[in-house]
Amino acid sequence: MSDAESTVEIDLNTTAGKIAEFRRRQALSLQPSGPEAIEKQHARGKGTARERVHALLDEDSFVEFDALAVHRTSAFGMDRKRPVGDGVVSGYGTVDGRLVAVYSQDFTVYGGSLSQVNGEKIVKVQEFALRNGCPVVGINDGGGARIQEGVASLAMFADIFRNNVHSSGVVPQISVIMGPCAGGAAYSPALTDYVIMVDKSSHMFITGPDVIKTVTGEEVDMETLGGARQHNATTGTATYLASDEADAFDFVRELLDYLPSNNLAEAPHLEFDEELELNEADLDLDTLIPDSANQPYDMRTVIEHIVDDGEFLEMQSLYAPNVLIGYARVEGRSIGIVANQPMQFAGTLDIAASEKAARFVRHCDAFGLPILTLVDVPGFLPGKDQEFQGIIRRGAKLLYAYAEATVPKLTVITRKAYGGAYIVMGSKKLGADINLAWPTAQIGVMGAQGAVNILYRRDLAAVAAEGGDVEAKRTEIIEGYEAELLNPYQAAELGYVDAVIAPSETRLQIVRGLRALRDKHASLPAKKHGNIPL
Ligand SMILES: CC(=O)SCCNC(=O)CCNC(=O)[C@H](O)C(C)(C)COP(=O)(O)OP(=O)(O)OC[C@H]1O[C@@H](n2cnc3c(N)ncnc32)[C@H](O)[C@@H]1OP(=O)(O)O
Repeated sequence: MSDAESTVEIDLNTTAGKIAEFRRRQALSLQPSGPEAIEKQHARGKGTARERVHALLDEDSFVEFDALAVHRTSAFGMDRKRPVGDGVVSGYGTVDGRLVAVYSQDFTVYGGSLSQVNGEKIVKVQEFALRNGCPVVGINDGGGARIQEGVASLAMFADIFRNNVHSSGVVPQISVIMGPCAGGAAYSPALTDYVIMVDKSSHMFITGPDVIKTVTGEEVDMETLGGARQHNATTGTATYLASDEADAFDFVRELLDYLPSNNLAEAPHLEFDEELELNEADLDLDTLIPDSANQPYDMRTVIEHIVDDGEFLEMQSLYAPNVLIGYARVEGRSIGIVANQPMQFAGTLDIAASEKAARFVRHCDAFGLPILTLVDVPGFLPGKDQEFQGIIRRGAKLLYAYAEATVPKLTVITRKAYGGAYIVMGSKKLGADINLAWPTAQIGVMGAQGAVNILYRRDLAAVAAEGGDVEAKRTEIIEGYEAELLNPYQAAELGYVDAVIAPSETRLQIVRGLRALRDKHASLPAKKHGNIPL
């Protein structure tokens, strides 16, 4: 007998009785595990599945699906415990008045594990989102496949993964991790666009500490193995490290505000009166770049001077900080920004940065958001480690992403743009629409030191052989190289930058450029799909 069928004296032959029975079942669905289980969840600093749905959505907007669903398993005496709702709260509601589909795993019911029935509930939400063109937010707090249901549960995961893939690039998919997310279950969030993890209370891993110890002998605790910090800073799986559950939902709501509901819709357009005159703040940029090319500056300052109210919602801020990615608005319209960060590893591109930026570029392209690229990159990170880990194959992802993207692409070179890294960072011939460079730009095959060592090795050796001043000669050649090649003018002469502009003009140029590109239409050759290096 299920919990919903438990004995209550209700006369089902009357309308009043039928309504009372409905109310009884409804009440059970609101608290399927009882107050103790809820207290236990709260004691861990965690909300219940239902509280979380309400915390995410606009007040009173939640409409629930399948509240009365119960599992169908009888193995292991499971038929004696059939909690109403079967461990997931699902349905739809609104965030800032916009439709959002949601599901939230209930850890108090069989550890939030995925059964055939609750898997079907999640699939229903995914399909609702796909049909109605709205984002899906999945709140994960569960032990993965429900062990008692065996392959029936595994098969549901396959359904969910397939839906994740089919929804990718059609509706935004956001995963919020608020507890365990173990084993194959972790692959659903991994297939979604964004993964928000709550510090200390969320964990993701494919094999847990016990299995690792048994198989390899390694000892590792849950937090080190798959805690929120690890996935934000080391693995790059997570997008945002939330300090608590409220912070996680604030981030999700803010993120949704920048995104369209689906690939055919436009992102929300906020009213913003853009001032088309140079202002004091614009002029600050004229003094931002240090005289020495080796001195860093904060690329965030450039971003803040270009976008509305200086607001930049950064994604993956703890991972590969040598490249910045995130959303902002210009004239009230969402854009994606990719920017080298000279404050971190001099802004070089390594594997992590390339993959981080590539996925972001593809996301913006899928959802029609223009991409602004800010370039100050001395090249790809040299080293055996990077080469052995496949920087050729993995760095190529960023090239692929930029070349494939058909949304408006604007690029501003603020300082260094060397070699392959110049090409990859939204260069003209890779398909950018508007390319601008500051007078401080240095566009070339490589920096002066490297170039001089290669081109003038014999000359320098000859000076040394004659007992001359090698360093003075080197400085002289470097200065010549810098004057001739490390500037924006060769690129401007060849049309590879459309204009050299004063830094202070950047905001105005970006505003005008985005206006001009608003109706851009471009398409790629027809194909089933490309084959991005993975
Ligand atoms: C495709 C895939 O998903 S493969 C992955 C399969 N899943 C796993 O390997 C994870 C198995 N579960 C675990 O490792 C742990 O339960 C954790 C890490 C999720 C949670 O650990 P704890 O916080 O200590 O909670 P605990 O282990 O007590 O679990 C809470 C309850 O959920 C139940 N539960 C947890 N995971 C599952 C599961 N996968 N299937 C069925 N019940 C489960 C537990 O039996 C327990 O039930 P009880 O309260 O009736 O005793």
